[in-house]
Amino acid sequence: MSEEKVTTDIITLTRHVLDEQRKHKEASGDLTLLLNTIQLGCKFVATNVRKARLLNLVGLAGGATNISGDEQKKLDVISNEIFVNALRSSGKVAVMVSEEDDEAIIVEEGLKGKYCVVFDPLDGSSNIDAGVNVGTIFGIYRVHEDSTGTIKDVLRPGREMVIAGYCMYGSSANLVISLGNGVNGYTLDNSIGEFILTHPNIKIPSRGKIYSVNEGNASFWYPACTEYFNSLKFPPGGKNPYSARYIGSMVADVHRTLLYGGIFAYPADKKSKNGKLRLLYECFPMAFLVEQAGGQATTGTTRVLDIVPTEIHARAPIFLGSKDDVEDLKNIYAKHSAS
Ligand SMILES: O=P(O)(O)OC[C@H]1O[C@](O)(COP(=O)(O)O)[C@@H](O)[C@@H]1O
Repeated sequence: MSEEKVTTDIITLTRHVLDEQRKHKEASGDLTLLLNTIQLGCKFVATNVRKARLLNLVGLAGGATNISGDEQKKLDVISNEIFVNALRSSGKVAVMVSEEDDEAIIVEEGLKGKYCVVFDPLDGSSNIDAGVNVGTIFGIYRVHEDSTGTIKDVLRPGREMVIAGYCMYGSSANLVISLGNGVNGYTLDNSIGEFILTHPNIKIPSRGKIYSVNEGNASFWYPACTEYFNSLKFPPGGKNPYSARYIGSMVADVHRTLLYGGIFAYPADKKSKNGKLRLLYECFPMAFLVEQAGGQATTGTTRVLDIVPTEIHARAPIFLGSKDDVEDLKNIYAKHSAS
C-alpha cells in the first residue's frame, strides 16, 4: 500500500501575505495582522454556519431589521459581532462599515488604527436556513494621510481599496483575496485551522457560457437588459445558448463566475432604480476582485470601481464577469443610451 505523502511545506494565507509584504520594504505588518483578524472572523463564522442546525442558530434574531430593511437572522447578528469585536481589538482599524449596523463605527482613541474595513458579515442570508452557500465580503481602505479616521475615509471610489476579499461557506470554506496584485484562493483545513493556498493566481476566462441573474425580475428590466440576456438565451446563427445558474448568494454566484467565467448581474430596473446590492461592501470588493482576475465590472454605463458613494449603505446596479461578456453588455447599453 503506497504511503500517503504528507505535505510539510504548506503555504498558509498568513505566510503568503508575509511573502507579499516582504516585497514591500516599507510594510509594517499591520495589514498582515489585520488579515489575521479577518481570518479569525471567517473561521468563527465557518464553524457556526456548519453547526447552525445543531446549535439552533437558524432563523430570525427576534424580528430586528437592518437599515436595508432585511430581517436579521441569528447568524447575521453573531457574525457581525465577531467581526466588529475582532477588528476593534486589533488596534489596526479606525472606521468600520457593516451591512448590519446603521451607522459607521468610529473606533475610539487608543485602539484606532490606520485602516477602514467595510464588510457584509453574512451575505446571502436568505439561503442560510436551507444550508445553501453563504459568505462574508470585505474591503479595506487606508485612512487618508491627513485624516484621523472619519466617514470621509470610506465614501471614496472602490479603486482606492488596498485589499478586497470574500469567504464562501459551503462544502468547504474558501477565502478569495486580492492585495492589489492578482487574486489568490485559500481553503480552510479544519484539522489545523489554517487557510491553505489552493487556487493561486486566479484568472477569469475571457468569455464564459453561464449567465447568473434573478430572472424573476425580468418584467421590470429596462430594454437594454432584456436585449442582453435574450442575446444569451436566443443566440443568432445556431450558436449554443448560455446556461443559467443563480444561487441567490452573491458570494457563491461570483465565486463560480470567477472560476468558470460568464456574467453575474443584479441590474437596476423599474422597481429598484439602483438595483439591490450595496455599493461599499458588496459591489466594490467583488468588482475589485474580478478586475484583478482580468474581468470587468460595470453598472451598464460606468466602471463600478469609479463610483463615489454618497452614503454608506448606497446601492448600485452591477454586471461583472468575463471581459468579453461584460464588453457585449456595455455595447448593448451604449446602443440603447445613444438611441
Ligand atoms: O433574492 P434576490 O432579490 O435575487 O437577491 C439575492 C441577492 O441578495 C443578497 O442575498 C443580498 O445579500 P444579504 O443577504 O447580505 O442581504 C445577495 O447575496 C444576492 O446576490
